[in-house]
Amino acid sequence: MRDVIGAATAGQTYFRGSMDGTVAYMMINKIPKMVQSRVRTWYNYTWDSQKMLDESVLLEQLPLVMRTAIAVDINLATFQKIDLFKGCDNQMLVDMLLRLKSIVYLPGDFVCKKGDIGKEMYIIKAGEVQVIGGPDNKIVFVTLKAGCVFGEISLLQSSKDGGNRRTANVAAHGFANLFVLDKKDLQDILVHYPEAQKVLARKGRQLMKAKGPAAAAQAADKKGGLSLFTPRPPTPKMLKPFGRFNKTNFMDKLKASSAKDQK
Ligand SMILES: Nc1ncnc2c1ncn2[C@@H]1O[C@@H]2COP(=O)(O)O[C@H]2[C@H]1O
Repeated sequence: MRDVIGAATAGQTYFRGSMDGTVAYMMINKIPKMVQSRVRTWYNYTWDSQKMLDESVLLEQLPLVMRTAIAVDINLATFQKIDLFKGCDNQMLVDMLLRLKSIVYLPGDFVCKKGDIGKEMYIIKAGEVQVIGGPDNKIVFVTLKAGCVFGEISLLQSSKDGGNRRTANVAAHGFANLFVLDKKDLQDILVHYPEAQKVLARKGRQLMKAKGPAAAAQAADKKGGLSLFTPRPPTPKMLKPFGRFNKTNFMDKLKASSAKDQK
């Protein structure tokens, strides 16, 4: 019992020290009051909701076998329900769980901006995000809730023709606790699961059709003629036959796009 109370007090002391240090740093550097207030809100919400600032710091100290047991117990069931991962090897899901980082976004924060290069995908742990667009981002295309994945389209496309760019703006609707999976980590994992690679490549193409620029332009039409995406111009007929010779393997594309992003 004394150990538990001791750990809680140590955690609280660390949180206080970290917040006070950051506040002092912001004051010395004359950071605008608005930003300072958001940083304070982030600290307080993060502490209140999870009683620690960064759980990965804590879990990394554990032996792999224990980290795996904890990750499986807390999150595997959620991952197995995610459509994108259906048909993927369970072991691959566990590998993913071990690489996840947890992050809190404040109400209104942009998680993705349309046109940016996608380097991470997200799974909503708690809260909601909205896919938004139009003038002043006033149009809500869809609200995504706990257990939904987003940011996957630009990760599963190649950088060719800008396929690795975010297809939409996504902002936190209220506080949102997200899991983040890095593109590089996804690549490292997929090397070991060629079947899952194929499944994800196929799903990536389907998602692009279902949620990508063409689908969104249609949705925008329905919502009042405002377009979230600029549709890509069609390939001129004369060039279409050459597209067929361009079937590079999914991992090569993913690696090439990542190498390009990192330059
Ligand atoms: N119509 C939609 N329905 C659900 N999610 C969407 C829709 N359009 C875009 N998104 C998500 O918004 C994300 C923006 O970044 P990405 O293009 O990487 O991936 C995109 C999708 O995950």
